[in-house]
Amino acid sequence: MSYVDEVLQSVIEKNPSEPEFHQAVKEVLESLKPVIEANEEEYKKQALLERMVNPERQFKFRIPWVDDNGQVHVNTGYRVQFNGAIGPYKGGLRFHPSVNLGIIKFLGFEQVFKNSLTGLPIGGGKGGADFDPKGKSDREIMAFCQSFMTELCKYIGADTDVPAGDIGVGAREVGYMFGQYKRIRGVFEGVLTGKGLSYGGSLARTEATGYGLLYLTREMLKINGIEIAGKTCAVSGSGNVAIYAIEKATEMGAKCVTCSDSTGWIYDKDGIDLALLKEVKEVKRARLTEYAKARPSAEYHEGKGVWSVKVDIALPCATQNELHIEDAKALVANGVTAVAEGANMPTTLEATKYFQDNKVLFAPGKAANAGGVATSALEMTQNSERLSWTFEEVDAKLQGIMVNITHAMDEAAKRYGEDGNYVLGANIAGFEKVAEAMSFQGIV
Ligand SMILES: NC(=O)C1=CN([C@@H]2O[C@H](COP(=O)(O)OP(=O)(O)OC[C@H]3O[C@@H](n4cnc5c(N)ncnc54)[C@H](O)[C@@H]3O)[C@@H](O)[C@H]2O)C=CC1
Ligand SMILES: O=C(O)CCC(=O)C(=O)O
Repeated sequence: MSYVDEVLQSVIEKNPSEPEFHQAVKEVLESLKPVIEANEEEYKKQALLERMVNPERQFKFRIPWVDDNGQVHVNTGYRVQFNGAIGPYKGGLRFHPSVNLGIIKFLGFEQVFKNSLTGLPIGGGKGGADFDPKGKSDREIMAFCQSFMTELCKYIGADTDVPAGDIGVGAREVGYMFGQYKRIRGVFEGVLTGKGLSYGGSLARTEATGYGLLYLTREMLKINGIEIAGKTCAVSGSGNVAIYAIEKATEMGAKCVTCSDSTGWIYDKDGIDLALLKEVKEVKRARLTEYAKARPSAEYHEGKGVWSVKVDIALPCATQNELHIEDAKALVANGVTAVAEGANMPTTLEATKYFQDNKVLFAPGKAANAGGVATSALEMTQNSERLSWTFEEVDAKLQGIMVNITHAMDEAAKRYGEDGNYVLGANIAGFEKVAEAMSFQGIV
């Protein structure tokens, strides 16, 4: 059995009931085979892969909180500090009922390679809780965030571990958590990113993941001789990533005709009306049925279906494993040219392979959605300097980072004789820096 297969098997045996973590490790390790085989003896002696697939540490804790009726609830919180070889742990917090240790580990593992790809000094971590923010009052959200941070504050700090948002965690939640950290620890420091602008947040962080996705998509298309202007896009999700992906795609001259939430999806033949979508999702925190009611050109459908629409570009921006083999077949049959992942691991392994076999340009999430964490790292830099940059400065740096990532994954794929295989290219480019840093730092 090869070294990669041995490690993969041990991950499955030692981490039972964590299918998403197995999937993420399998995708990365299998595509790293050419690099591992070229250095097998050395890596094996150093147990490099075993160290990479085992988080440096993980915390699991109780979160008691009181609802508006005086009822006490208990949720479970997590923070996984996966790999700190190239910088302080960095990665978001997810509040969603589906959260468990395996989900946080898959996200933390992906984050290690993503953060490396940004070229900035950030290690990989992730956290969250099985708390459902839907339908909660502002006071309940505050109570939960304060209780969560009361425990989390023991393990994080501006130079050790810097969380941010993810699904269910936006500016409101980051604000409540920052306030509680400051109150308990007594320090005003850049311990979280995605902060409000009045207390150390960075301009363009809100837009960064969606904008970054489009900067990378445009560059990937350009490398392959294709223009983004005039193309039609299907977008899934209607949260932070989806909204700003639609905004930037529209600005680039493409037309986004779909979006979705956890209960249904919209097809809008005239292109998504962004002002209306922001009003429904960012201000009212309402369902997409509200969008359809206010927009005559839009159709609302229950369930899933955005991938059945004929488009040139697919941008999955909701959650993991939301694009399956049947969806990939439908997209290919409809002539899709490119798929770029705004969400983390939205495409199943089988669907990814189908796209690659059918010559669809496929940009994996760890490259395509790295703009969010990259801009978080820029927020950390501004906090260290105690200065704030303009929107234009941050956005220009974000564009530069996404263009560099596109070329790094393209170049690594070519170097290993797999031109156009951006999954392999992104994994190898992300791995090389972390592996080198780990080797230099001895057995830790
Ligand atoms: N916010 C950020 O900066 C970054 C987010 N991501 C990833 O992007 C994806 C979306 O995150 P955000 O937009 O920040 O979250 P969000 O909470 O703002 O929005 C999430 C969206 O996905 C939908 N969704 C969530 N769970 C779902 C489910 N089980 N089935 C169907 N739809 C579901 C929600 O309805 C919502 O439209 C996630 O995979 C996240 O990990 C990746 C990089 C950075
Ligand atoms: O901005 C950050 O630190 C985290 C972003 C994130 O959670 C992600 O890249 O998946």
